[in-house]
Amino acid sequence: MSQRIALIPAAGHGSRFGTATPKQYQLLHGQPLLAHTVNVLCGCAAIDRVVVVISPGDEWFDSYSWPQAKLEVLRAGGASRAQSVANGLAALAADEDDWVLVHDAARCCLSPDALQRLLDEVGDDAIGGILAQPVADTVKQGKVGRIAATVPRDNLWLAQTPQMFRAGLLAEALQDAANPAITDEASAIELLGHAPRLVVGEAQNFKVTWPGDLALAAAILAARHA
Ligand SMILES: Nc1ccn([C@@H]2O[C@H](COP(=O)(O)OP(=O)(O)OP(=O)(O)O)[C@@H](O)[C@H]2O)c(=O)n1
Ligand SMILES: C[C@](O)(CO)[C@H](O)COP(=O)(O)O
Repeated sequence: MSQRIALIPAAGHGSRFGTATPKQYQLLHGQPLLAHTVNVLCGCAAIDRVVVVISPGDEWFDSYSWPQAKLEVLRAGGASRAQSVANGLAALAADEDDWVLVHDAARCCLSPDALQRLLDEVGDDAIGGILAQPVADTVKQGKVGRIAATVPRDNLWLAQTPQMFRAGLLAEALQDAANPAITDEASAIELLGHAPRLVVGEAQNFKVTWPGDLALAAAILAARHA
């Protein structure tokens, strides 16, 4: 019976967030942001293992207690997100048919409903799939300060995570993890010529990236647990 393993890349430095303490360790309602992400994935009965990939030099993780029985930690972070995921995948000792759900530590507001929707809609799909948000705004292209063009938004989606693929296919796709074109797992799978499923995500499942994002995440989590 294949397992479902959540792999959480959490080895980034958060340069756009701009704090000495990386954003995944910024406190939200008294817990590090990463703990909220871990809680959602550990709380899903359909997920068998939750593996966090942190930087080899991470000096924050051990400052907190992580009581979740299914949680594992790997000090295997790499120079890029793709390389952190590839390193973590290599250390998982997963079977080829196991499902690997890669989820950004920085997406701490993922809801159980959206996670379950991904699991249900991907099911046993031959390729796998991702949560994504259809573009609802007009899309402009250009450098800061001046519009260069308006980009047609038909069939445009903003990729989210989790992104779920069989361990064997994902390992094959991430052999090229150093390719700068690989910014998510789906792009690596697409380079193999496959078309992952698109599953509608949710605006709340945004990625904490900029300083102002922390207050938004706090508000979402407060409303969810009110
Ligand atoms: N070498 C890296 C870079 C990123 N990540 C993780 O990948 C997720 C999404 O990446 P991003 O939001 O870009 O995080 P950072 O790389 O930390 O941010 P920045 O690009 O602003 O430095 C985050 O949970 C981050 O911790 C990782 O595990 N290893
Ligand atoms: C994986 C991802 O969250 C999908 O949108 C995104 O590609 C991560 O980008 P980042 O620059 O590594 O945050």
